Amino acid sequence: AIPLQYGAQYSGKRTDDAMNKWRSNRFGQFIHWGLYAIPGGVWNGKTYNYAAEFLKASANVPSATWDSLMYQFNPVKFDAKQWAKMAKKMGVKYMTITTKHHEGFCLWPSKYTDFSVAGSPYKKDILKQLVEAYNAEGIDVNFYYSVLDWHHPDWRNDIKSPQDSVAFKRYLDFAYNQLKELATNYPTVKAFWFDGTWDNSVKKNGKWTYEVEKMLKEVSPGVIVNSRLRADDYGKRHKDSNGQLMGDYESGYERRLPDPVTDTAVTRWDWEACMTIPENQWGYHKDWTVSHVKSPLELLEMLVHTTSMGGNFLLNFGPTGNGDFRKEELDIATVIGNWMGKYGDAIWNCDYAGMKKEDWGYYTKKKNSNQLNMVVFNWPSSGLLKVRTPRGMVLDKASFVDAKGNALKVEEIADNQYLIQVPVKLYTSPQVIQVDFHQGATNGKYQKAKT
Ligand SMILES: C[C@@H]1N[C@@H](C(=O)NCc2ccccc2)[C@H](O)[C@@H]1O
Repeated sequence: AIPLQYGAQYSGKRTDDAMNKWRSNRFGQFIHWGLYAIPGGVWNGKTYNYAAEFLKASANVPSATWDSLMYQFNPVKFDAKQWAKMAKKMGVKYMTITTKHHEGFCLWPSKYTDFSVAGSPYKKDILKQLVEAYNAEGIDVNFYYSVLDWHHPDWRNDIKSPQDSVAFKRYLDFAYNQLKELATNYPTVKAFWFDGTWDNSVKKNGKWTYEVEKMLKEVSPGVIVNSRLRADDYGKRHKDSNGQLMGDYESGYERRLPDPVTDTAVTRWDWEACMTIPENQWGYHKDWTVSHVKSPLELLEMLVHTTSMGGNFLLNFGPTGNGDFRKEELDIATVIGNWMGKYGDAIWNCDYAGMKKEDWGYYTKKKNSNQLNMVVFNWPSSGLLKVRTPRGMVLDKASFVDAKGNALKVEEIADNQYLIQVPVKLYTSPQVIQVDFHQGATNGKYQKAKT
């Protein structure tokens, strides 16, 4: 192995209470909110199709002009308790909020900059209200922080001169202080979600990324840090020069998911996928007709797919500049919430079942149980659900989660191969079948026939 000072600090999954809770949460609400929500992808009457939180770049807006949006930030409809109630109904167990996105505007009154809510007509601390309201609903809150900062004069994309080094050192001190401020002033925050760390300037400062992780864990013991923060001694990101994952979970899945057949390696570490409802909009965009908008069932399948591979699914919402949510997002929250209300037990505290992917859908397995969940998206016209079990796993009985009394026929047709008989019907949402199993030798009629 290559000797590293700023590489991975440990290997394998964390098994402490804080990480077990993070893992059991499974479903989270991402919220992107900032000055970009005011123009919403439209500048001087022109609609820009690229991600709305990049409008400053897409529309080539001069910094002074963009930053003056601060004087328009006054979300009169913002009601943290209402947001938290909606999230609770949707079935999320955690929420990740952008404390500062690439534009550099801070949703809390940071003492290290004037470019924050404190300088806006709104004045109040948005993070404080959200942390209190969501925690009151039993939902954990995590902080997103963009290291990339278009506003701060000392930000550099790369270090090309001694002057760059001096300036960027000032910037890294600023960011370090803000992060210490966040971890200190909002002690119930469970995790830090770093973004904007792809530039050479950050890759050349692996030591700083190591020191940030160390500081956060000293200030807030048990706090969780994503791999995207980290660069090692040689600028390698996410995984260090020895291939070891840095941080506490892998956060490379942005608007994409690992393949359930070819990417099962991800089940060996903790990971999270974050997902937009439109093709690529994180901040509020006025015009969602510019791309495909995912339906509730498309997003629900992604949640189940992610859980089935031992990952967390972070679904993004982009509130308007006024502090309310668009109808499409409210509808999605309702539909997914209805399903989670009935079948959330197949998601929360569930993990990878260690079984081969089948065409009908996904398996999840409740932690420390002999309960296997089959979440069926593609209902078989044959009325038969194929199940292949690992050696030594014997299926005992199966029933619809919402009809536990009616046992379904489970037939063992070969070694570790079963068919579960189900009615042939058209369903309008994924069905959940619960299967009880035990570890032992297969003893079906196939075995008897063989002996
Ligand atoms: C979680 C998302 N990450 C931010 C982002 O910039 N992602 C993609 C991207 C990365 C590098 C250059 C341009 C765009 C998006 O704005 C969201 O915050």
